[in-house]
Amino acid sequence: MPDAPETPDIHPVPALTERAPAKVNLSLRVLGRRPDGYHELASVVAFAGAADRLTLRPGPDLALALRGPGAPVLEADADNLVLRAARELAARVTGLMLGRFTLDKRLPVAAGLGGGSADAAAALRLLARANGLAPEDGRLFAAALATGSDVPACLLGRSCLMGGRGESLTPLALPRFGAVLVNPRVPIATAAVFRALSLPPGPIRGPESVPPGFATRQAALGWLADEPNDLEAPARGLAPVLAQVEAALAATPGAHLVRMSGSGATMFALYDDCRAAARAGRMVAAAHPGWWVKSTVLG
Ligand SMILES: C[C@@](CO)(OP(=O)(O)O)[C@H](O)COP(=O)(O)OP(=O)(O)OC[C@H]1O[C@@H](n2ccc(N)nc2=O)[C@H](O)[C@@H]1O
Ligand SMILES: Nc1ncnc2c1ncn2[C@@H]1O[C@H](COP(=O)(O)OP(=O)(O)O)[C@@H](O)[C@H]1O
Repeated sequence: MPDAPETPDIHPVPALTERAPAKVNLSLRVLGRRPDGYHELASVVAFAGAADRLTLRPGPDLALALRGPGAPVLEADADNLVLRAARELAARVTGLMLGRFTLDKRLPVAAGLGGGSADAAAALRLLARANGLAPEDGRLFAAALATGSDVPACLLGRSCLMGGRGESLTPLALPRFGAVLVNPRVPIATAAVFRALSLPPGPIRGPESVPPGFATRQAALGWLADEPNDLEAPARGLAPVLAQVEAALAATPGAHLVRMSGSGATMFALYDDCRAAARAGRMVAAAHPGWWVKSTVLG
């Protein structure tokens, strides 16, 4: 049989791909409400192995296509954080080459894992690669912060202490943990949780304790035990199922710390290694087939 004729390559520019890892707030203190309405935070942030995946085929037009298990709950419209981040960078870089993005959406949406922020940061990294911008180019950071408070940390992409509303980032040594992330498939809007906190504008207090950087898992767990997530109480009011999620994670062997990430409703537990996390993840998934359960690595 003769060979099929070759399809001409109508996209000669190679596609670029970036992972967009889930952000986990291991601790989150709210230090006050600022005059601009945002809350001043002090949060130890880590990144998980669990991730969305974003591809860019560089070109003059800006477009987005969605696929993957999370695609049905999202719109590929102008409000999508991938496109917002691209527009923010285009507003700062004359003649920026854009392109067609494809987002493989795997992380739950409105879940406290910063999935949209991770996608936005991945979009900025891809555009930087396509345009030869250095990762430390200040326009990337500015575009990130203009897109959302969590985007600068996602652009940094490594464990850090996050301050301000998300603009102050100090890299932080953190040992590796196994982790299980559990979302009960109850989306929570970040703004609603901050509203439920009902903090009046006023003076910003200083952090009670500044993390020193952690050489061992024991040192990290010791410090984190005294540094909770201040958004957990208001989130529990909005999503009472969090009590069940906490109980399910706490019942798994080897769970060190059970806590909510960001404004929820994803909760996580930390383990000594990935095997313990995988075993725990299987337990929770079997008991709660309707929940999103992911065992992963963190740090
Ligand atoms: C709470 C955190 C913790 O990492 O994560 P998530 O729960 O969203 O993942 C973040 O601060 C969320 O960052 P992000 O989701 O980018 O928030 P933004 O789009 O900037 O703001 C959404 C809304 O949340 C409130 N907001 C956000 C951040 C902040 N420091 N103070 C606030 O008061 C504001 O009401 C704002 O209108
Ligand atoms: N690419 C995206 N992925 C997820 N959410 C997005 C995206 N683009 C826009 N959004 C919107 O951003 C909001 C926050 O989403 P997300 O980042 O998943 O929340 P969280 O930070 O709480 O995990 C949602 O209301 C969602 O509709």
